[in-house]
Amino acid sequence: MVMIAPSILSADFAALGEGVRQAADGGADWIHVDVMDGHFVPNLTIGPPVVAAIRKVCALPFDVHLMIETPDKYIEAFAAAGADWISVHAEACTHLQRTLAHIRDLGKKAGVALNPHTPLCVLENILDDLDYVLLMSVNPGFGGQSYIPANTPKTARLRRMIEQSGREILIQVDGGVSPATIGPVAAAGASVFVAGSAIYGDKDGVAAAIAKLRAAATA
Ligand SMILES: O=C(CO)[C@H](O)[C@H](O)COP(=O)(O)O
Ligand SMILES: [Fe+2]
Repeated sequence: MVMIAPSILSADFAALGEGVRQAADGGADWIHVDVMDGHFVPNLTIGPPVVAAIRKVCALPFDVHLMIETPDKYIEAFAAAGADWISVHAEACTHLQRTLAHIRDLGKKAGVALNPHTPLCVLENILDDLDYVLLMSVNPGFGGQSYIPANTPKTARLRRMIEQSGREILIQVDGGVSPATIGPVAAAGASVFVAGSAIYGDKDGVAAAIAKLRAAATA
């Protein structure tokens, strides 16, 4: 299974709704929304009112990646704004199990995002609380960075961990995903691929870029 989640971080912010529409019309499976607070990461992006506005553009699942220091304060607002999948960073959560349970209590799918340096062992005791794991393949904060190759064996180790547990947990990879990098990480066991610059920066357009990623992932 290959699912493509365009990151609207690389879309034209002056026409964000149009960027979402292009992704939906172009064959995207999810819409990935990067929320940054200027503390957890050195960048600022968007909040719940913007999610609520662009949510109206299409019916695809909205995947909200919270790169913020105090996610507990904002989870309800993002859920109310229309997020379907919500990921929080393990590095930002003191009571991670409680935070994930809160997301599920709101009827949403719960994910944990891990920075490139964060080991998989932080997931060991929370597998029951997870719908997906977001492996960052760049240091979060900006689009357009290069894929960190160590993420590929990390993905394979996570796949084994999930298989051994007998659970259904999706692996999402985010950062530097392009037709040149997606193949090995798909083979390693990821199934949801976030791509920003490779989709919105493709000279052939959003639909062609999504098709290229899908073809490269399954080649
Ligand atoms: O979470 C993110 C950055 O922190 C983005 O989702 C990610 O970087 C996508 O951009 P690109 O595909 O251009 O690397
Ligand atoms: Fe992201």
